[in-house]
Amino acid sequence: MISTRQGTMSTPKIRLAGLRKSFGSKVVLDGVDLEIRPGHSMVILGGSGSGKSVTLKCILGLIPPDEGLIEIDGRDVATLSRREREEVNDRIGMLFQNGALFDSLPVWENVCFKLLAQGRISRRAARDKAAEVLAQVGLAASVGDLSPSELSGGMQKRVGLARAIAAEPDIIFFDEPTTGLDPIMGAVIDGLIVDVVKRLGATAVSITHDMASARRIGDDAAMIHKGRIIWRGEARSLGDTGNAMVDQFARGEREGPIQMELRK
Ligand SMILES: Nc1ncnc2c1ncn2[C@@H]1O[C@H](COP(=O)(O)OP(=O)(O)OP(=O)(O)O)[C@@H](O)[C@H]1O
Repeated sequence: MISTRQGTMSTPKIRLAGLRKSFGSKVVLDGVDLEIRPGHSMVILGGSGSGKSVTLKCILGLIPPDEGLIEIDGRDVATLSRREREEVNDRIGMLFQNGALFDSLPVWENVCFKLLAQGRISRRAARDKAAEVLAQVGLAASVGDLSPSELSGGMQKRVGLARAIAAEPDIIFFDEPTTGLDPIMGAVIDGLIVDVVKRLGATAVSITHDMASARRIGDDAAMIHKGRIIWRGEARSLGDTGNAMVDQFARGEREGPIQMELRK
């Protein structure tokens, strides 16, 4: 588990209050309240279509919520200028579900993409930086010269992870980090996630359907259901929380309070 660095009394790294979002007549977020503690790792669970990705996109500023408050480091993001918002996003790293690597660029350019695009690093320095970050995720510097299409799924995840941490963010989002990997590679990636998050002292927010992964990478967990957070607790308790909905979900049981309608 990722160790805690700060007490519970500190300002939440991320705070969501009364977040609402509808698409047409479809209510997706129906008053999401959630606090994510600095230096902690939060795992968000929920069925398909329950609003997990929409929640992340709202935090990233990619989708404007209809109502509600989003605070990062105690600042209401709605009050930030465009430049201030960009500065906040520069402090956020993201590991995308599908890797989202650019096949037209070698691995090293993918890893340092943001730093290069923002002119924060020369191409020569980026090669060295990529080698350094690739080593942190267990890849040889020579991988930097390959195309992403030449890599296995596990290696692509590692490269995606390297890219997420290259700018040393203080918040990292992980979108289904183990999806598509075999269980052993999934455990390896989880181990790397725990290591890099701890090393950076970052706050992590992960979406996953993989309960073993959730227990490994999470300090805290929250479950979203019908657009609201219905439970919050320790990730290690998943499957044995005493909340019938969470336990049904965590154990993958067909029968239980979560109705089949959600899986249509
Ligand atoms: N831009 C959009 N326009 C219209 N509907 C959207 C948009 N983005 C998301 N939705 C809808 O919002 C709902 C929640 O989507 P979201 O992607 O957050 O689900 P999720 O919990 O991440 O699901 P999964 O686990 O399957 O990825 C879905 O019904 C989806 O179709």
